[in-house]
Amino acid sequence: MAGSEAAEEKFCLQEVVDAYRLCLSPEKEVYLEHYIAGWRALVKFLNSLGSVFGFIAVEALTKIQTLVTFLNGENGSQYSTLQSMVKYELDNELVDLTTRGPHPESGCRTLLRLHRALRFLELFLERLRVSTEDSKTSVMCTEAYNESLAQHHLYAVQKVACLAFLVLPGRPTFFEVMNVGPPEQVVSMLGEAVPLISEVYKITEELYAEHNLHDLP
Ligand SMILES: CCCCCCCCCCCCC/C=C/[C@@H](O)[C@H](COP(=O)(O)O)NC(=O)CCCCCCCCCCCCCCC
Repeated sequence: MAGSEAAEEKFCLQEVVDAYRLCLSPEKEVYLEHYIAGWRALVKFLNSLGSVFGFIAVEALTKIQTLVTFLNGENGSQYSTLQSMVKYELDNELVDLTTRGPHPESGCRTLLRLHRALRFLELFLERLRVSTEDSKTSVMCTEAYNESLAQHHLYAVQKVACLAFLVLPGRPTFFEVMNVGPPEQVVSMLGEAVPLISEVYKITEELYAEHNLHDLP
């Protein structure tokens, strides 16, 4: 039914929390399946913000799709965790390490783009968590972006992103779209979400540092 499909597409912050909670194995490896699920939920959020954010949603979705193709492909079992993906792609020389060549869309470089965006998300959600009623989402978003993703984006992309931030809905709408309940409950759930996201971010950051993958073209 169209109604229930629409309900399925509705964003809920709980979905993000669940995905990142499921992300880590007991050995602190990061499951790609749940990493992707977290991003899928965030894309729903972006879509609910209106068409101005459509280009960002499309970009995130394109990256997600590349990873899904690997995960569902014939070597899918090698992509079950970020750790196994890195090992498999490096061992088999499937990553363009310094310049773009035969493997322009490796799992490692694709995930690196999402990983950088995850840092943005961590910084933004933490600002939102400690914000007050009169805080401006555009300011929180710009600050988080400048501290993270902006450093990896071309000047033109930065300009377009900053223009989009100006038309972000205000804090009350943001809190409503999260579908959690009254503001205190949103704040409390953000308090759950941020440490989970931080931990996944930190483990990925260390994995990429260990293998010298932070500058993949
Ligand atoms: C909170 C509102 C939304 C804020 C969104 C912030 C991110 C803004 C910048 C995105 C620009 C995307 C345009 C393309 C960028 C690409 O150049 C660039 C490099 O790719 P390439 O090396 O393959 O060429 N791509 C990327 O960096 C990937 C970016 C993916 C962006 C995803 C951002 C998602 C943020 C989700 C926020 C959700 C807030 C949730 C609140 C519960």
